[in-house]
Amino acid sequence: MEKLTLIKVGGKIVEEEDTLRKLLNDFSQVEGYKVLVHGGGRSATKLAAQLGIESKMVGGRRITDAETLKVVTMVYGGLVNKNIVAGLQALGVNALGLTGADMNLMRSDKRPVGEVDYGFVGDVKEVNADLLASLIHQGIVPVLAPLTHDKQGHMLNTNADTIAGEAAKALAKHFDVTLMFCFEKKGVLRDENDDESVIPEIDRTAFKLFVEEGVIQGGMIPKLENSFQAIDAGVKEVIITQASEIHLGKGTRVF
Ligand SMILES: Nc1ncnc2c1ncn2[C@@H]1O[C@H](COP(=O)(O)OP(=O)(O)O)[C@@H](O)[C@H]1O
Ligand SMILES: CC(=O)N[C@@H](CCC(=O)OP(=O)(O)O)C(=O)O
Repeated sequence: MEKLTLIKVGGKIVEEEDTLRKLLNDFSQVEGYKVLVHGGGRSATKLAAQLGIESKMVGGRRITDAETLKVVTMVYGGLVNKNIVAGLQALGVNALGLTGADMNLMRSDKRPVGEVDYGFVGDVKEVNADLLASLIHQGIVPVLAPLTHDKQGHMLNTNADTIAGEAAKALAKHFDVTLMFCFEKKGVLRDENDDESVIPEIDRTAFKLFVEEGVIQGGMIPKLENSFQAIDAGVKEVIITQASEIHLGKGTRVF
């Protein structure tokens, strides 16, 4: 099978013009088939605050009420996605920005209300990998926003790490997929404040221990859970690394 690199870039990188430009430059140089998935949580929080809407996160997920859903649709599906697409086009990459509603790419169900009511947050149920693969084979580079739809006319907010994991799993039927989560740190760290403490490899057993010890917490937990699910579903390689090091083969390998 042919190789495909799927890169997920998080909110801190996309929020800042310099780091985003550098990432897009590095991404444009990745050889072969590729897909970019972006977050933008920080930009949504900022715009929401400007509009007087308070942001609430539980377990790394945004509580998305009706007003917040409007904000995230504008920010992820509009501003962030189109800035990235324009940036990639300027670098000669034929990028196409998509939410899960476009081409019915990702259908989700609104998360049932349990202990927490997440509001308009979608759990992915179906990914249209065949259509995505056919675009990729035509030389198009999809840029996926963290939004899905319920196919009944509603957009739903979905964590960008989940979008990356689900897209990687679905594309594993068509390609040998390498999934890279890029963020501002050098990888999964033993000590969050020490960039030299990168854990080079991590499996489920080590993950559980690190969570118990409090070494791994917050947004890193869903990132790793998505990584293990991707490996189980046939994704060849999952790497968690610094955005500025996507070419260097550094960071943490998940297996
Ligand atoms: N052991 C760890 N190593 C690195 N980061 C960690 C660790 N434990 C928790 N984190 C936190 O996880 C965050 C990354 O998750 P998140 O904010 O969801 O990423 P993203 O920028 O991709 O959206 C880091 O900014 C860091 O604060
Ligand atoms: C449901 C949910 O939590 N959605 C996320 C989607 C954006 C995201 O994941 O952005 P980062 O990768 O920058 O964190 C949110 O609204 O924050």
